[in-house]
Order: sequence, then structure tokens, then C-alpha cells
Amino acid sequence: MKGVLLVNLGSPESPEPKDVKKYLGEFLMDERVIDVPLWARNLLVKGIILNTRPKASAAAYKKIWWEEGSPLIVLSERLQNKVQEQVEYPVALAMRYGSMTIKKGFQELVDKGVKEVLLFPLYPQFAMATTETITVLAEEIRQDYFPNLKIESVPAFYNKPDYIEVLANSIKKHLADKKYDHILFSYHGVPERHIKKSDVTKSHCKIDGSCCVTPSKAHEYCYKHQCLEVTRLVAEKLQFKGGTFSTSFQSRLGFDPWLLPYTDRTIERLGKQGIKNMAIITPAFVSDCLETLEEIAMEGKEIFHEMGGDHFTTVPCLNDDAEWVMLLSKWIKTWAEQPIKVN
Ligand SMILES: C=CC1=C(C)c2cc3[nH]c(cc4nc(cc5[nH]c(cc1n2)c(C)c5CCC(=O)O)C(CCC(=O)O)=C4C)c(C)c3C=C
Ligand SMILES: [Fe+2]
Ligand SMILES: [Fe+2]
Repeated sequence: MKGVLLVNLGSPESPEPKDVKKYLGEFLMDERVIDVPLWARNLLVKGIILNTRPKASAAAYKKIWWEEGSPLIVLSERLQNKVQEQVEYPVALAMRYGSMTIKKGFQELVDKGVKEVLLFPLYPQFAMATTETITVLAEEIRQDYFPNLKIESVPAFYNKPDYIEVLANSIKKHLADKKYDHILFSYHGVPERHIKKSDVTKSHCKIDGSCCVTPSKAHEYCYKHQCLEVTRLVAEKLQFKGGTFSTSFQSRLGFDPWLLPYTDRTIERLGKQGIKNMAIITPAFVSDCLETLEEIAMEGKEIFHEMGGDHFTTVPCLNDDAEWVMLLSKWIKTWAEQPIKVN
């Protein structure tokens, strides 16, 4: 039998500093997230970040936490349940970090008789810190605990026409009665170094403003290219006029150069330039989370108002949107009809 494992990032068990510290410890000690040698990662994460950040992060989590739990987890569960209603194959949910492990997800499927799994990282764009860390860990778990299980992974789907259509429809629906002079597409950032490490050609990605628009094999794994493509394709679909939309990158951590321009500075600049009404969409996330509900909808809004802006609208992530559920279900059914292609 076939089955599906949806995988998202994960969240702390609670918004208390001790749980946030535990979560950040697992997340940031991942060599594909903070990609420095182990001794340096230990020093940076265990020596510095875990002694300073959990308190502030916990305060941020407390502002967005729901009665049912972390928005990211609750919204991922709603998505899983709705997809399960549409497909006949078992659909399980796991998180890369935290207690809802990939191992438990595989076990749940195996217990239902599943022998072939569609591993579905819930990220439209490829990144070493998201898609790759999931597929690598899933393969290790398969080898160690489920050697007979066959796994096929879903690659980044950033440019699939049906995905762009669903995303565009959701934006159109949410902005129908809103005032906006500018739309900002804000994606989670990554250090520039990650882009270079993922460059399969080893020479294409110079992050010079032109490599991402010059065709290359590197783009199959270029996070920046894939983000820019989502902006371009959605803008084309919704016929946004040039100059009325732009792209930026949020949530940087540490002192390395991250992808530019930064979202907070872009919001500030737009406000200073006299934009009075702005809308912001966050297509790197399929579920609303700390980064959209706090960093954008609260902090971003505050920056914009401080700069003299009037209306600041945030478009929700796809979450459990009906068209998104239909699309995921369609992809799963199409996959299930083909012989499995093991990675
Ligand atoms: C597109 C998805 C994501 C990428 C790429 C990514 C990279 C990345 N993130 C950090 C550090 C942090 N991220 C944090 C939260 C967070 N990150 C993502 C997604 C991506 N991260 C999500 C969905 C969330 C929210 C999780 C939730 O529980 O709601 C945090 C924790 C919050 C905080 O303390 O600010 C950190 C830290 C790095 C270093 C990185 C590297 C490429
Ligand atoms: Fe992150
Ligand atoms: Fe690129």
C-alpha cells in the first residue's frame, strides 16, 4: 500500500523559555541550518544563542500561541486532516524538529500497512535548511529502522502552474476588499553561503543580481531564484504593474550576509517613500507561524506605521485553504497511480 508523510518545520512544545530553548537547540544544531564545523556550532549555539535568545523568542511565541497550540502545528494538522478526507491513502504528518518526528510518522504509516511513501516537505522552494535536511534525515531513518520501505520525495514545487494558480487565487481573494499601493513578497532569508553551497554547477550563483535570472542547472537548488520566480509568476498571473510589487527576505540571524533586501528595511523604506497602504505576502511558508504572525503581522506593521503608513494588510499563508487541499490531493492521487521512483 502507498501512503504520504507531510513534513513541516516544527515548533516548541510550549511558549515557555525551557521548551523554546530545547527546540532552538535541536533546530540550530542542525548542520544544514547553522552550517559551520561542529566545534563552532557548539560555541555559537550552545555558548551564545541558547543563553540569550530563548527568553525573547518565548515572549514572541506567547504573543501568537493559540489555545490548541502552536499555529504552525495546528494549521499543519488541519491541512493533513482535510487532505486525508480527499485521498484513500494514509496521510501522516511529521515535523523536522520536536516530538512529532519523521520516525514516528513512518511508523504510523507502516503500522497501517504502507510499503511505499511519498515524502512531502511542505516547502515551495528548495533550501538546504528545509527540504534537504528533511530528505537526508528521512533516508537515514529509513536505512536504520525501515530498510524495506520505499520512499519518493516531492521536490520544490515553486513554479508548478497549478501551485501558482492556487497561490494567486488566495492572494486575490484576500486582497479583494483591501486598500494597497504596494505588495511586498517577503520570503524567509538564508545566508548567502547556503546558496553557493547548493549550487550544483559550483560556479553559477554569484548573488550579483543577474545569476538568478540567467538560465542555469543551478536553479533546481537555488532558493533565491525560486523565490524570485514565485514573485514573477504570481505578479504575471495577477497582472501587477511594474513598480507596485517587490521581493524581500526576512528573519535573518547572526552576522553573516543573508539574502538582500531585508524585509524590515524594505518596509521602512516603503513607508519613508510615502507608500500609505501596503500588503504583504509570505510564500516561503505554507502555514502561518511565528515568522508571519509576529515578525510580519506585528513587528512589520509597527515599523510601517512608525514610518507614516496607514493600512498594512497581511495575506495568510495557504494553510488549509480549500483549493490548496484539492491541489495537494490531486498531486498525491497522480503520484499514487504511477510506479514509485525511489530517490
Ligand atoms: C522557508 C523556510 C525556512 C528557512 C529557509 C529557514 C532558515 C533558517 N531559519 C533560521 C533560524 C530560525 N528560524 C526560526 C523560525 C522559523 N523558521 C521557519 C522557516 C524557515 N527557516 C519557520 C516556519 C519558523 C517558525 C517556526 C514556528 O514555530 O512558528 C527561528 C525561531 C524563532 C526565533 O527565535 O526567531 C530561528 C532561530 C536559520 C538560522 C536558518 C538558516 C538558513
Ligand atoms: Fe527559520
Ligand atoms: Fe541564483
